[in-house]
Order: sequence, then C-alpha cells, then structure tokens
Amino acid sequence: MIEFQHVGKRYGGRFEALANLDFHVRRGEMVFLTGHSGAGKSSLLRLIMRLERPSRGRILVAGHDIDRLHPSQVPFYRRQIGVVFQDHQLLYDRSIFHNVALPLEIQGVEPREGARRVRAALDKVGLLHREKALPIELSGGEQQRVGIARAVVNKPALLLADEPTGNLDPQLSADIMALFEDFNRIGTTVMIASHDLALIARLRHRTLRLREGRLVGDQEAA
Ligand SMILES: Nc1ncnc2c1ncn2[C@@H]1O[C@H](COP(=O)(O)OP(=O)(O)OP(=O)(O)O)[C@@H](O)[C@H]1O
Repeated sequence: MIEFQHVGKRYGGRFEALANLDFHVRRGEMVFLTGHSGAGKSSLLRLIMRLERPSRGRILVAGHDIDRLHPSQVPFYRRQIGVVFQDHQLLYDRSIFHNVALPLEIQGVEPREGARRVRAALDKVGLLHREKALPIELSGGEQQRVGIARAVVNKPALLLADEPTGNLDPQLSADIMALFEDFNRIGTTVMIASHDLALIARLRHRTLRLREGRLVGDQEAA
C-alpha cells in the first residue's frame, strides 16, 4: 500500500530531514511510527500526503508513484487518505455534524447522502448523540473522536495520524488507539506517528523507528 524506495528529504536544499528510507507497508496493516522529536515522523507523513515531495527516491501508494501525479489529480489522491492531527484542527464555530461533513461538502456530495455518511462516521466513534454540539462543548478525547470521524467519513483506504493521543490521558489514549484498531480490522491501512512507547508496546503492531531521519528499526508485531 505504501512503498518507500531510497527516499530522502532535504529542506532548503541542505538540511537532511529523512535519508534513504526503504520500507513497505502492506494493504490492511497497522503500523506505528516512532522516534524522538525532530526524527522526521511528520515529514514522512507529509510525504505520503504529498504535502511535501521527496528530494530523492520514489514513493508508491497503491502501486502509483505519487511524484508523477498531475497537479489536477492530487485532490483525488488525497481523498483516499484520512488524516488525524494531534490538535484536531476542528472549526470551532461549526457543529460536530458540520465539522465531519466538511470533506464531503468540499467534494460536492449530495446533502442527503452526505448526512447519512456523517451520521455513520459519528456513530462509529460513539458521538452520534452530540452531532449538534459545538467542539468547545466536548472534552479533549471527544474532540479527537470528531477528528477521527472527519478523517474516515470518506471511507479512506489509508488512515494517517500524527500524534493523535498527544494531549490525552492514558485511558483516553488507549480508547483512541482502539478506535484505530477497529478501522484497521475492517481493512483500512493505518499508520500512526506516536511518542507513546508504553502504549505502542501494549498494542503489538509493527513499529517503524526513526532516528535523525533514518530508519533504525522495523519490528513486526510481537
Ligand atoms: N518545512 C520545513 N522546513 C525546514 N525544516 C523542516 C521543515 N519541516 C521539518 N523540518 C525539520 O525536519 C526535521 C524533522 O522534523 P519532523 O517535524 O518531521 O519531525 P518529527 O519526528 O515529526 O518531530 P515532532 O515529534 O517534534 O513533530 C526537524 O529537524 C525539523 O526542524
């Protein structure tokens, strides 16, 4: 599903944030990405999203070299990818329903079909009863669930998350990870960048470890 072949990324032509990365994440896998702050986790995710382009090497997603996408194809490419951020990036003047509906509105999905999909996504994250609330009325863990509902409302083949539990306590973090496992169980490929080594160790999924932009570990689930 995701194949990195000798991928490097330099910023500003000099600083090497990622160097010679080679790995393959199979369709349907759930993989953690770890490493200290600045190791390159976010850069790696941004390359997959094609928010950044590699300085060298090739990145294949679902068999396609994403560097070769025509600019007009990039929005369609990104629609196959759900993204969850640490800080949720919710719109605070819009209801939970409208936050989750946003990607569908942008794509011009017919409103009734859109509403059905939004409610299905909210139901999966256990927040259907809060659809009319504003984000500010929700706890941090619930806000992160809204971020996840918005990421999966398109039924993406690939779900990426950048420190999705960064601000949550251990129990809420475990609940959020369990949600990712639910989506993985129904076939979604999942890649999660996280600092939380204790939680990762408990969950037993393949773990890619970065250090200073290099892949220094690739451990299969125990
Ligand atoms: N747009 C950019 N321009 C220049 N340097 C950048 C840019 N984005 C990231 N970097 C640098 O690349 C390195 C890797 O950063 P990155 O954000 O990918 O690491 P990270 O592992 O996600 O860290 P954190 O956990 O703190 O987010 C860092 O040294 C960072 O300063």
